[in-house]
Amino acid sequence: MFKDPQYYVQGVLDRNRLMLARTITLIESALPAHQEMARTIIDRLLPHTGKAVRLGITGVPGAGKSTFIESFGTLLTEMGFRVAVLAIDPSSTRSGGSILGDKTRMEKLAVNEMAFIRPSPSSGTLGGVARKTRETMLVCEAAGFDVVIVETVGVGQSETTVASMVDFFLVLQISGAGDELQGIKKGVLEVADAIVINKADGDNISRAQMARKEYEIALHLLTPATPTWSPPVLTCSALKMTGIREIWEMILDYREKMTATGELERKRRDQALDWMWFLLKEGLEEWFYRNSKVRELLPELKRDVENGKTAPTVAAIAMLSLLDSKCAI
Ligand SMILES: Nc1nc2c(ncn2[C@@H]2O[C@H](COP(=O)(O)OP(=O)(O)OP(=O)(O)O)[C@@H](O)[C@H]2O)c(=O)[nH]1
Repeated sequence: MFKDPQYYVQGVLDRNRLMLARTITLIESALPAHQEMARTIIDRLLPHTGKAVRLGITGVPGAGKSTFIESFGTLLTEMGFRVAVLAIDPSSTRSGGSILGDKTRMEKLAVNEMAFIRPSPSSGTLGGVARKTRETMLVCEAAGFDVVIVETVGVGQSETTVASMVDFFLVLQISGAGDELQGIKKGVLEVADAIVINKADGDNISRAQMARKEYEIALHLLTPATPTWSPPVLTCSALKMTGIREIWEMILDYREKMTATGELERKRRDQALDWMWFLLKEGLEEWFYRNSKVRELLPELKRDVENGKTAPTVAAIAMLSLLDSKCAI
């Protein structure tokens, strides 16, 4: 590690890929010294962030996320945009989060000068992985990437986590036999800014059109998050590269409308504030559990509450009051 954080800051601003990768490694590191360094770097980079289109993508396994991001990302680079692809996958089932695993998933994009692919940090809770991805997103923006794609496989709460850090959240689906809506979680529909039915090619075209109608009806039943935007349903073929440009145009349309009403800026401001509160709560919790007196008394109080000897309110207050003590930590 270099001692001077400015070395990383300048490297990122100079769009030096090696320095970008090293900065992300600091962000992902569990060492307190690295984390402190990463915080300083991010703080200095902050004025250079915010210009990218932040795009979240989710989809069930088999929906064709890699193929889609490969096609979509390649199209964007052909249009002259620089594209960063980050992943949130707390389960890290995919090749242990190794770079090689992700590079082979998107072969063309991986060797594209205009693109940068970074797999999910290989371990940690969803909150921890999300923090690292969010900070990595800011660093990528400072490094001049025009579009940052955050991808998730959609385990647990990861879709809502990704939706809370991007401007636009795209849900990739495929048409199956019968009830199209079976595979989709209701919470995902609620945070979707658009649904895209992939694999609309060959024999599958009419099925994809039928799926599209079903999703349109389902979305129609939900109240949109804003009157400015009703989430549309599109079809595409990531493999045949059809319908991909229309998806980019839709995202631009969204940006234009949401910028005009000031909602995009507000959304980002709210996301930043929510993020601060999240970090604060996480920090407080960590601080609480690190407290030696808490650690000592917690098992006993837990037992007492379980056995009905102490009221939950009394136990909670007793533990919180331990934090007041000067020799608490
Ligand atoms: N016919 C057709 N097949 C596709 C299309 N997109 C992806 N596929 C195929 O679907 C399979 C799964 O695609 P992947 O891109 O690996 O997608 P995924 O299952 O979401 O996988 P991950 O991105 O690794 O999570 C592969 O065999 C692809 O070739 C498409 O538009 N049309």
